[in-house]
Order: sequence, then structure tokens, then C-alpha cells
Amino acid sequence: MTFLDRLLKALYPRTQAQDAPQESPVTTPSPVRMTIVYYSTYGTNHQMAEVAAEAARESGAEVRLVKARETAPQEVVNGQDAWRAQQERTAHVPEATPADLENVDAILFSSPTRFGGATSQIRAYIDTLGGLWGTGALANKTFSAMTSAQNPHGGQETTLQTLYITAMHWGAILTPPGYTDPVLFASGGNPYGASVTANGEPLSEADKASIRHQVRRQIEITQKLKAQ
Ligand SMILES: Cc1cc2nc3c(=O)[nH]c(=O)nc-3n(C[C@H](O)[C@H](O)[C@H](O)COP(=O)(O)O)c2cc1C
Repeated sequence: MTFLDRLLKALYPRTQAQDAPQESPVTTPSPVRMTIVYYSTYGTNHQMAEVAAEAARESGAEVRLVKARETAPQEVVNGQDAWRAQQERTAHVPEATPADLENVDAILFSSPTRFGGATSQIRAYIDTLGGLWGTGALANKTFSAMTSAQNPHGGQETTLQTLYITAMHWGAILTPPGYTDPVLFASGGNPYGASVTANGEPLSEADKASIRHQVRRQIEITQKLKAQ
């Protein structure tokens, strides 16, 4: 069965099943392995990543949560109490390395919006992935992305789209939420991925619901791909 056949069968099981020849029983697939990479200056994307990790684990996935390494000079971080506090709060979170994306089935990124794109910290991490990409190890994994911005229309969509463009270069299988559940409409309605308007407050229940939906959907699609 070709890759395209497998993908179509995963996405449209009923249609495919009508014409498909009888196959041997499907063995139970191993759990989906997911890596969540986030960067967060003030804590929003850290919260988002934690909600996503919890939802993925509840869906049966094995999850590794890592943060993109800080690239700003330490004196700049120290110059802002909120930035330094977030750094101290997450000192225990491992820093992302290319190996974190090697033997996984699903990848989720969460980055603040910076002038309409992902942070330089996330881009710097992406820039370390050339060697892994060269081995083909980044292909055929599912990929989804989340973001936050200060303004409701502050560039969230372009941040997500540019992350998806990167994942397309890897040969990843994009799993944006689309409009696949009404929970999207209560949290801004961004079909590209969960988008939080960052105001320094804890995430709203509506935002958490949209994150959970996006992650559950990604795990479900990844499971179907693994089961083929
Ligand atoms: C250099 C810089 C550029 C930013 N650009 C934008 C922007 O274009 N639009 C916007 O709405 N917010 C912008 N923001 C606000 C961030 O998106 C916001 O601080 C972030 O979403 C908070 O996420 P965090 O708590 O995970 O750090 C910018 C912030 C910084 C520091």
C-alpha cells in the first residue's frame, strides 16, 4: 500500500473500507509519541503547552515537553521581572534538542507572535534541525502549532502559517484544527491553531478547550496513521 493510500484510508476510513479488500486483523498500535516544543517569555505559551501535554496524555500519548533555549542575553532577561520570573519558574523544563523530534510520531509547537512570526528562540531551534532533516527523520510526522499575541488580530495567523510552511519542508502531515468543533468559535475561531490573546491572565476555559480539541484531533489522526 502506498503512502497516499495509507493517508487516504486514515482520513476516510468508511469510504475506503467499502472498496478495500479484506486485510489481516490490525494489531494494536503502540502509543503515539509526541514532543511539544514551546517558547514563552511571560508564561502564556508555557501554560498552553502544559494544557496540550495534559490533553495528549489523556488521549494515551507519551509526551515530552521541552522549551526552546533562551537566546536573549541574560542581562536583558534580568531587566524584566516578569521575564526573569518565567525563566526561574521553568528552570526544570529540559531545553529542546534535535533528538527530541527524532523518534516521535507527532510534533506540536507553541510560540508567541513576534511582529507576525514565531520568536527568534523558536526559529533558532528550528535552525538546529538541518542535520535531522537531512536524514529524513522529520518526514511523515504530524505537525500542529499554537500561538499567542497581545492583540486579537496581532499576527497569530501568520505566525502559525509560517510554522506550517517550515513543517511542509520537513514533509510533515499538517493537523490544524480547522473548524472541526464548535469550541473553536468561543476562543477566537482561528482554524490554523489555538490562538490566545495574551493579557497576563491565566488561560480562559474557552482557550483551554480549543487547545484540548486541537491536540486530541492531532493524536487521533496520528493514531490512525500508525495503525496502517
Ligand atoms: C518583540 C515583540 C514583538 C511582538 N509583536 C507582537 C505583534 O506583532 N502582535 C501582537 O499582538 N503582539 C506582539 N507581541 C506581544 C507578544 O505576542 C506577547 O508578549 C506574547 O504572546 C506573550 O506570550 P508569552 O507569555 O508566552 O511570552 C510582541 C512582543 C514582543 C516582545
